[in-house]
Amino acid sequence: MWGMFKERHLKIVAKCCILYQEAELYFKEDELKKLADPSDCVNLVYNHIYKLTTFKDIIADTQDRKSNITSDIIRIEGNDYFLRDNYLNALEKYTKSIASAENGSSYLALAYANRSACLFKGKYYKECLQDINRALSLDYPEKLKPKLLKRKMDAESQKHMQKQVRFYRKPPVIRSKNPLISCAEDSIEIQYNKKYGRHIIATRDINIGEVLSVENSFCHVVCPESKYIHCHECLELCFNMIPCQNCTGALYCSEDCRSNAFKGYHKYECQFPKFLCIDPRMMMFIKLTLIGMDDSKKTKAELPDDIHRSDSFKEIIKLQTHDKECGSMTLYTTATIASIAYHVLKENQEFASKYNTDEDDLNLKKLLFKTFLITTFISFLISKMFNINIINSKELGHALYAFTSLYNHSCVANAQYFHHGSSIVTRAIASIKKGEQITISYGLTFDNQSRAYRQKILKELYLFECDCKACTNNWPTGDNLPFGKEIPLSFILNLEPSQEYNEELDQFILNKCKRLYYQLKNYEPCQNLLILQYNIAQVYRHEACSEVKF
Ligand SMILES: C[S@@+](CC[C@H](N)C(=O)[O-])C[C@H]1O[C@@H](n2cnc3c(N)ncnc32)[C@H](O)[C@@H]1O
Repeated sequence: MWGMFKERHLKIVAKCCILYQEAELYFKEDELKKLADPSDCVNLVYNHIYKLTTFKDIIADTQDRKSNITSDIIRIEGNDYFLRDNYLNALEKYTKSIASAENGSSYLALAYANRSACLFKGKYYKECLQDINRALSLDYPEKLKPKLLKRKMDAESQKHMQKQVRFYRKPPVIRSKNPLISCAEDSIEIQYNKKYGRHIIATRDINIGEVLSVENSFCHVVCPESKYIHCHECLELCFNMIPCQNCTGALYCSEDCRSNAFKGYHKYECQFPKFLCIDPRMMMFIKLTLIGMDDSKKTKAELPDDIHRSDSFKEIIKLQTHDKECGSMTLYTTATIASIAYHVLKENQEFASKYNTDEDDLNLKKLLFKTFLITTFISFLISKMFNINIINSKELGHALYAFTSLYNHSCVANAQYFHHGSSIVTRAIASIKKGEQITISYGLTFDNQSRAYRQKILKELYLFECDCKACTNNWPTGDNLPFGKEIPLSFILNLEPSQEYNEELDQFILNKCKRLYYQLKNYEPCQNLLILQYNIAQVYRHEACSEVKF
């Protein structure tokens, strides 16, 4: 669920350690731990680090500015790929070149024109024509125009053979709305107890495959590895994005997305130092803080407290239940990063004039601290779990969900989530009895990891001891499991990921797997039951997004 420890994450921690050493904050560790309010933690660390040269260097190391020279170098790299018929890599380079080119320049025109050649090769004629028109509306060199106009004519004549670019499919609609949870079916409810905190319970028997909740993200960001083919604002796949006019880091699928982003939080994000842009979750926690600051100024209609609303900032903040239990390293890193973000936001004139009271200042420090912990531990990684030969294999983004985050973990989860773009659909992946807790996997499953490993990670990251049936009964892992009752394998082989999407075949497989599941469930734990569940999930994955090849 949470793709935590990446190289970029460790880079951030390393920088924080340097500041920690230089400010001799190890003398203050006990003091830091005793502070009750997160704003006091940020205060303490900020007051010790903001004068350090290292801190000043971090702040001064700003994002790359637009530069025609850089744009030209990247475009030439794209040409190399193009000549080797590697059109997807060429396209990503041309898009990067577009993001780097200065507004209105001939370099921008050249990059659009080169990208139109990739789009033509990929049979994306509509996008190709858009890029040609963009190039022609700019300062495109006269001597190159005849070739571009010829491509325009060819694309016009072939656009009836246009390929569709749509990665995500629409999520299903909720059939029987839950009166107390805005995004859920009425088959579930939220309960609370000391052992599990808030958790989700089935209010009736639920069949395998049933939809439990369909939730839009509260906030999301795109990952660096996907940012040249997925919109920064809506995450949809797009092969001919347009750049932010200020920075080189954000690209959009449409004018609407570009202007919505800028009217929203991108105007601040655009000016962040490099340090805050290393990890997409760093951008997300600041975005979340900005949403929280806006929220604090809104006069809100009194809403009934017992209704869970996915779009409520209050619900997101409630997700961080372990502020006080985190280790000193997490505490210190959080306070340091919050201090850096605090400084950057206070330096931003628009922000500083909007939030200028002492109360705002306190609220800002508190929110930065809390939202960093939330995005680090509770954000969902949106990844594309397909064949590596196709573009869908990269990590796409991170998103926060107020309700879906309430599903607790089990190493034998009875529910699974599927990303339809930034929306998330949770379905039963086993049959669930009335009164049973509904659980998802936090990335650890009994068949893949040993009990000892699962317990260790869950304790370290999520601070609980798992008591699922696999942990309690010490179930064996993958190959050591019995096969269970035999199942016919012929139809399962049809679900190889490289298979073209065939809705009819998928539905046939789904129905057969569901029927077999009920015949096998008394043999749990066994390999054949897992195969059936895997294949059912595979159909829902196909239903969530297509496999676009360039
Ligand atoms: C994303 S939250 C889930 C919702 C949480 N129960 C709440 O009250 O907000 C993750 C936290 O839930 C708790 N949790 C998740 N799965 C659990 C389980 N199987 N047993 C006990 N606690 C669990 C842990 O405290 C964990 O850090």
